[in-house]
Amino acid sequence: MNRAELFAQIQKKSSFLCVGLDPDLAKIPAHLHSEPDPIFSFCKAIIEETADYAVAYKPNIAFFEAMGPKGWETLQKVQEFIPNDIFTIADAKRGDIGNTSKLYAKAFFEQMAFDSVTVAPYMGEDSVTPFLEFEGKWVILLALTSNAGSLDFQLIKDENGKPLYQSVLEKSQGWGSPENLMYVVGATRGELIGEVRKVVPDNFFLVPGVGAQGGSLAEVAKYGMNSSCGLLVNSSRGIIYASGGLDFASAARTEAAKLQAEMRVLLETHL
Ligand SMILES: O=C(O)c1cc(=O)[nH]c(=O)n1[C@@H]1O[C@H](COP(=O)(O)O)[C@@H](O)[C@H]1O
Repeated sequence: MNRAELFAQIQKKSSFLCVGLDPDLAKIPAHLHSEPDPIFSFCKAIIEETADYAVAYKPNIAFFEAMGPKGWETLQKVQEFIPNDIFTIADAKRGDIGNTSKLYAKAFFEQMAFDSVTVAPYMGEDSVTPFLEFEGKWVILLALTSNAGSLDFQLIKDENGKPLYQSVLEKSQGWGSPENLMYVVGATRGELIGEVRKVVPDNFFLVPGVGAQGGSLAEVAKYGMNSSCGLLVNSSRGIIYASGGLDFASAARTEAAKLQAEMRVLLETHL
């Protein structure tokens, strides 16, 4: 899916919601455990109930990998079940020497037909560009993450007072374009989202951290929205575990609808 198509979906649905699929066997409702593939049944029901409100789905690969070989099959089934007009993100946080990155890219873009993959910038240009060589596919590069540990490195300043995350943004601008490069910017970062936006005015941000991590959707829109929206805001646990009972899917729908209603207002206000 290209940038214009993504923005068209955002406008059509009045939503920039990404539903995070982080399915944990220990947390999914008990009645699903007798299904042949409980994780697939769980994700399928969540997708069916939230697709009206979501413009993206982000399966977090860890939750599938943890299931062993069967987890990979489940991941592929989930990717194939997501409707074609919804953007897909393989949240794998990959990145390695060039020939290895190329094979990671093949795994997610060719073996599975994901639109994008999350990539760590730490190993530099030759670890990222192999992902960008796939026509029509996207890299979502970690820039300013939502977790406490982001303070350990990302905010360290160089001799000119420039934080490391800003160097990542500036340097990576030469590797891709707003047509194939997005950035992860945590919802918990408040005003700093505005600093990121100043450096990269046109790129989309994937913004995790609303819901369970407490980030504010209004702040994210205030500091991060651009004229093409430029935001995919993710919520995982806040949606998929809204209820642990028989009504888990309809409860997920309710939570997704709530976020979408807020997003509609924010789009009307800022665009
Ligand atoms: O790349 C990510 O998606 C990511 C980056 C980041 O800075 N923080 C972050 O929470 N994530 C992911 O986003 C999801 C957040 O989940 P919830 O906190 O349950 O909404 C998880 O899958 C995380 O792995």
